[in-house]
Amino acid sequence: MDIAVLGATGDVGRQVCTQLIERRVLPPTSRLQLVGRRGGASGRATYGLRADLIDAYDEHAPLIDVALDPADVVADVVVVAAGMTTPAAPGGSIDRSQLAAANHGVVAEYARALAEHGSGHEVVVVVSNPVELGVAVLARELGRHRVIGMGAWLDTLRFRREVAVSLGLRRHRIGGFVAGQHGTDLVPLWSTVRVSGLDAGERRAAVDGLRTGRSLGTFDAEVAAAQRELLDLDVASAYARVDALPADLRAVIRPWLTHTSGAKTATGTAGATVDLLETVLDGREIVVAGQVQLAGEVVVGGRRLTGVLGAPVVLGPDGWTRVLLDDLAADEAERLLACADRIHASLAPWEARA
Ligand SMILES: NC(=O)c1ccc[n+]([C@@H]2O[C@H](COP(=O)([O-])OP(=O)(O)OC[C@H]3O[C@@H](n4cnc5c(N)ncnc54)[C@H](O)[C@@H]3O)[C@@H](O)[C@H]2O)c1
Repeated sequence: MDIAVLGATGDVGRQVCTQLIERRVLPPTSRLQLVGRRGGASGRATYGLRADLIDAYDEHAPLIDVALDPADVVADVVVVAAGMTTPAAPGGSIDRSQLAAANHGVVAEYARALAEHGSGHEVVVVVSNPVELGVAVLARELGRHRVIGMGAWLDTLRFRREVAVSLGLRRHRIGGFVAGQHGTDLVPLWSTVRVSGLDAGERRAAVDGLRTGRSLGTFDAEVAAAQRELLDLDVASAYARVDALPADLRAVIRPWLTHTSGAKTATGTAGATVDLLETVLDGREIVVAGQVQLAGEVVVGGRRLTGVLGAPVVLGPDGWTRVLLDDLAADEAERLLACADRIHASLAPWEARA
């Protein structure tokens, strides 16, 4: 299996390439295609990145080549990590509609090229933000089951880690998923949390202890209040303050602080992306979470969901198959429906465009 990384020289793209090789997800007989933009700074740097990766990993590196034209992208799995991101500085933010305006053209160009020149079987993992827009654009061109956004898996890993920290455990002992929109509009599905070694009663007690009576009805207000408070603190005090927040809020606020600290979240983002790539390449079907284009196959709160939404899905070598959103708690269903509406509204201006 071969992998192409669009935006390979960016912070996330470079980490994806490095981790793919470090974690030996790609054997030496596979091909890693580094995709940059002809004429842009990434055009020259893509050749340099190829040389640097071979320098570092010659013993077990896959075959590495460079493509600078969307028509030349050839791979079984394509990672979309090209495009602009929000400024990585305190208070530095552009809203998602500005990010959409900047990145729609980039994603649409590759979507058209893959539809025209691709094999018809590529699986595409979308990293570029807004993830939901990337999924919508690519799913329309390639078919919805071949396209998955990795934001919900990253949010899921963050949520599991924060739950694990609160329980004094390591992340691998925690199950459970995050749904919704990537970023501050996520939906932590507390009802899906599992803790290895605990039976149902013990788990309920543990989860109730972590939630301390809070419901998701106040989540947005809590996120906004935490962000306001942290902006007034120096970064060390801000991280200390984050540690005192409830686990689900920490899953949102800690990465936000990390991005605005200037460090960005490239390593964690790439780690979650490579998890999904490993799953696709593995050949087995595994439940992950991802942003996918729904077509009415799931009913939440009596409503058939359509449009892009982050959800637990079964992912395999040909893309995602089933969505698993059964038996949500009332506050989860309510927040998920509101979130679906917000995504729908944010994507509406782009629906008519190619
Ligand atoms: N989904 C997530 O969880 C998540 C997390 C972090 C970042 N992101 C998103 O991933 C994207 C990349 O983030 P980053 O921090 O690596 O940004 P970055 O600015 O470091 O890198 C972006 C790269 O894309 C390249 N690029 C731009 N247009 C291109 C084109 N047409 N063809 C090929 N390459 C092109 C740039 O040259 C640059 O190398 C952003 O949209 C960001 O918001 C998503």
